[in-house]
Amino acid sequence: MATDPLSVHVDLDGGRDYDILIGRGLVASAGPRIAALGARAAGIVTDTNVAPLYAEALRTSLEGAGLRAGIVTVPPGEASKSYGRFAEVCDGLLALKIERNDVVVALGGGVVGDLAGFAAASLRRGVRFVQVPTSLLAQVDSSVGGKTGINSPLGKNLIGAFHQPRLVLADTASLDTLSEREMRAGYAEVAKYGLIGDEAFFAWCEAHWQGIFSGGPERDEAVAACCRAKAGVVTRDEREDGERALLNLGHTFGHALERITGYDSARLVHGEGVAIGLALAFRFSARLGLCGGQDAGRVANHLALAGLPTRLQQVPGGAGDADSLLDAMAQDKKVRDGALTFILARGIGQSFIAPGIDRAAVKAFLDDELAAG
Ligand SMILES: NC(=O)c1ccc[n+]([C@@H]2O[C@H](COP(=O)([O-])OP(=O)(O)OC[C@H]3O[C@@H](n4cnc5c(N)ncnc54)[C@H](O)[C@@H]3O)[C@@H](O)[C@H]2O)c1
Ligand SMILES: O=C(O)C(=O)C[C@@H](O)[C@H](O)[C@H](O)COP(=O)(O)O
Ligand SMILES: [Zn+2]
Repeated sequence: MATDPLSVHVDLDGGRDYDILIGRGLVASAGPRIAALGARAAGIVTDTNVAPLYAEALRTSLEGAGLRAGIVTVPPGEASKSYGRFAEVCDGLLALKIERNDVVVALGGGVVGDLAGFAAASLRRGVRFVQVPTSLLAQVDSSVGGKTGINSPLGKNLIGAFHQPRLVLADTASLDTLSEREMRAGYAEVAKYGLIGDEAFFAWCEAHWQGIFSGGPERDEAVAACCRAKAGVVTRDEREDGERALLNLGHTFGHALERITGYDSARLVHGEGVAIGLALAFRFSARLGLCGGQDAGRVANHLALAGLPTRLQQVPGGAGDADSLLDAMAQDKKVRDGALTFILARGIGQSFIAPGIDRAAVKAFLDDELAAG
């Protein structure tokens, strides 16, 4: 049943501020909201899992609001964030004659959002885009904040642009068709928001995570809480000159694992890499004497209870050795003057940016983690 959506505002300069609407039924009612942006045509970018579920409803709604609408489809999974698929999406949108004043609509998870957003940033040197996220991960994180891009064989998200959406429509009913595995993966980013700066939210997650999974009122509340947290960070530090790097908690390790597993979603998806990365970031913090071992244990226990991996040994096909993980981390966008930057923690909800981390200390930690049973 559709109810009035929750609304979160992202405050940005230059008339680039936008709303995130969160609620059930937003795909079917997207047309008038997108038409209000003033476009005449919409290029919907989606994947072959999401297309049969939601693309026609979205197209019908757009056409009902007077927009010409076409669909460009890519295969599902992380491998679609590639140079080849990027070219296909750009050419598909050009074939639809999407003009400068039109709009690209990303309908799907974070893969589609990052890929379509980068295509929108590049097409005719920039057209507007709207995010219609349909995975938990995309609703709580990737649809907000304007990071768009693709992967290189050399590293995760290394090619991209900052390009903010004009509107985000998070239809939480669409999560009813999401697989358990992808729900869990998205939940890693939900927990991340508590771990970064809000212990009370992490404790709320510990008490309410099952309601998020089952589609209770906790789901919309969690999406809104994460979007509010991210909107605040993005408003204060849009281009990651400082504070925004905190949103990378768990990602230095996680992105390295995604590269090592060849962006193969059958082996590891982003949220699973983040879950292992969160657990590693807290165990590394404990090893450095920054936080207590009980905090690291509490983080790993909760993620494991929600069905997420927390150890390198849980990567199907293996996580490689410490040197290959360090090589992958060397491409991290937070590297400065060749030195690694990690997001570490003094406790739950007390994360901080730690530049200049010694490679030997990371190697010793990874060697021990890989050797642990
Ligand atoms: N730009 C950012 O700020 C940001 C933030 C976090 C993550 N990301 C990126 O997001 C990507 C991960 O996103 P994801 O976890 O959504 O992965 P995804 O886009 O691959 O979606 C997960 C899977 O669920 C399917 N799916 C999506 N919605 C569905 C629905 N409603 N019903 C049934 N199936 C559905 C998809 O087809 C896919 O197979 C990664 O590439 C990551 O780097 C970007
Ligand atoms: O929005 C951000 O900033 C984030 O770091 C959110 C992350 O969850 C996300 O995975 C992001 O794509 C990582 O960014 P990157 O700059 O490390 O590629
Ligand atoms: Zn992420």
